[in-house]
Amino acid sequence: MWGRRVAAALRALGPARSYGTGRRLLLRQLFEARSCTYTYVLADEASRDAVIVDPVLETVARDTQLLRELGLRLRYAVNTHCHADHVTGSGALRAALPGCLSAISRASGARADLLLRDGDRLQFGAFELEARASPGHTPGCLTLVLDDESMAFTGDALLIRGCGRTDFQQGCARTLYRSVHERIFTLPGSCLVYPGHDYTGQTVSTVDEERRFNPRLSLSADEFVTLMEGLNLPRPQLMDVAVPANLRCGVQDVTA
Ligand SMILES: N[C@@H](CCC(=O)N[C@@H](CSS)C(=O)NCC(=O)O)C(=O)O
Repeated sequence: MWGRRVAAALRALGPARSYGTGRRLLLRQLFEARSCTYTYVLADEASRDAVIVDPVLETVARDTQLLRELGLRLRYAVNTHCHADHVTGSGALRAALPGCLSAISRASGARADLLLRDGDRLQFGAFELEARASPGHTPGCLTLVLDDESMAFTGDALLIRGCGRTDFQQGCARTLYRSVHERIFTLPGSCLVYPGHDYTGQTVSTVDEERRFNPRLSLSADEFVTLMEGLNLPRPQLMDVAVPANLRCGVQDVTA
């Protein structure tokens, strides 16, 4: 059963396709208040096929209810990286919703149905999300880019007027700087940036705004590295629970 689903999903990770202009994307930005995490639901309005990005275990019931109410069929529960501050809901969603596959980067070292590489694509109806490697916060970070480059889900690589920390989980400030400049700031200026967290009440930005106003990533690479090495942030409270759980998709009995 799972073998057939994974094989079908892998077939969908093919080359980019061009689609007609009549398609319509449904997007919901959802918030988990304890960890200030954003979860995103994207769906093709016509086929009702959906993807969820960075679900949180505590809000799985909310998210499954929303999916049910909107009549969406969840194809993928994808994590942008192995989170250190909350337990992912991807394993619980996969268990609750037959047909849903969990996904994360191969470079994360975590288990999931699909282990994504740079350039892989997740298809949902008439849309695709491209997985772009954007390491630095962690080695396995992905930015998920919609096929027309109108929006990017940056996880913790790029936050609004900020970025993910680089002081644990093999983080590297110089790598993060390169990722953001080469893999995100090269997107069109109008591309909407949807981050994995926000601690200041903001919801969305654009590539152009972040290129110009991001106080960290508008610095030179050397200035950025110095700044990141001096942040001295407290450890996430749930780190010792979250990282081991997220290496197993957030659940004990994951077989993938
Ligand atoms: N206080 C929170 C953790 C806050 C934190 O460290 N956030 C991370 C992303 S989650 S690992 C981060 O990269 N922050 C960047 C920054 O500049 O703050 C908790 O205890 O969970």
